[in-house]
Amino acid sequence: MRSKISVIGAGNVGATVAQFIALKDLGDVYLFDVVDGVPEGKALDMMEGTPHWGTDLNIKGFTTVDPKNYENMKGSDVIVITAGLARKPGMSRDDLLAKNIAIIADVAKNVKKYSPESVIVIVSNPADTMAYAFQKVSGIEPKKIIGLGGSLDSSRFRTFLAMELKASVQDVNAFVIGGHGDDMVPFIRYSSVGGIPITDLLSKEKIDEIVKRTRFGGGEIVDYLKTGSAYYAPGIAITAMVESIIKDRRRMIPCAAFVDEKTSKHYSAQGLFIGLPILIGKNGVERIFDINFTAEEKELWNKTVASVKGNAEKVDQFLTKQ
Ligand SMILES: NC(=O)C1=CN([C@@H]2O[C@H](COP(=O)(O)OP(=O)(O)OC[C@H]3O[C@@H](n4cnc5c(N)ncnc54)[C@H](O)[C@@H]3O)[C@@H](O)[C@H]2O)C=CC1
Ligand SMILES: O=C([O-])CC(=O)C(=O)O
Repeated sequence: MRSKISVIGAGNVGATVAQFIALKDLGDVYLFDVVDGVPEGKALDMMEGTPHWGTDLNIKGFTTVDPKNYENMKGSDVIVITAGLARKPGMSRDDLLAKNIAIIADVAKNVKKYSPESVIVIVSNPADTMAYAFQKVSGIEPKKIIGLGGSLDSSRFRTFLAMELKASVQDVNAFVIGGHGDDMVPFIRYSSVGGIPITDLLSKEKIDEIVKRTRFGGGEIVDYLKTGSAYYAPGIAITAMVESIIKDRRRMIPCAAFVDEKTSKHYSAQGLFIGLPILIGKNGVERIFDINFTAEEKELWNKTVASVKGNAEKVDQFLTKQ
């Protein structure tokens, strides 16, 4: 049987993910958006390209002006949530929190109602915080919820390292953990090119420059585009996560996962969703790897945890007022 992937929000990121899923023939795509006509039109437009793509999948669009249309997400293997506002120059991702939380709460109620068994990928920003809010409102098992961050941030980190070394990006192994914000932690000590540590290949100044560029990689694109934020790299970063879920590949893709009591013994972030080195498979988060931090890494880690925790407290306040 074909897999079913629902994408909520048919804007730049949602439509790009839908295309990439179709190109990779991962399953049928169901697009949802609150704007009448947009999901239907984009889905039909993509569907009409399938003869050239060589795929027999179905791509369907539904407006959620009538929330009953959310019923069409029933039985989804994966639901990707991209609904919400994107930032503009001068804004941080956290500036989106107040507006996007209301949207995520609404989507969460509908997912709970129609497809609570699905694995959920949260993209709307700030993504760690929206994953936290989504879990609180939907009550869905936390390990089935994964927030985008590290998949994209690591992709940017690897790209910048490859560009600097003029090496194939295929041979660059590097990842980013922590919150998907300015305090994210590109993990230098485990970054290598064909197994050679980057600290043997690049000066400290150069590495610091690349780390900084990675941290502000989203903002760099916002400053270029001016009208919104990145969607091609996010689109493929999400598609890699969806593929690992659908095909149960158990790829190590760092992303925001729930920190339970046991995981918190290592990561000191109990109850939060934050970027960790995780294996992604058919059940969502299949495993979390522990990293033994040095004192310097621990300091960076504590800083990103504090930012994510501050945002989670804002979600708690919002939800108590509901
Ligand atoms: N976590 C990450 O790494 C990334 C997160 N993002 C975030 O993803 C979100 C979407 O970004 P874009 O697609 O570029 O924005 P966009 O503005 O192009 O699309 C957002 C879509 O959401 C729809 N929408 C708004 N409220 C809705 C609701 N209640 N129900 C259904 N649909 C609704 C809008 O009509 C619009 O079509 C933003 O919050 C952005 O910050 C974007 C890139 C990467
Ligand atoms: O920068 C943004 O607002 C969108 C995003 O999360 C990214 O591209 O990393």
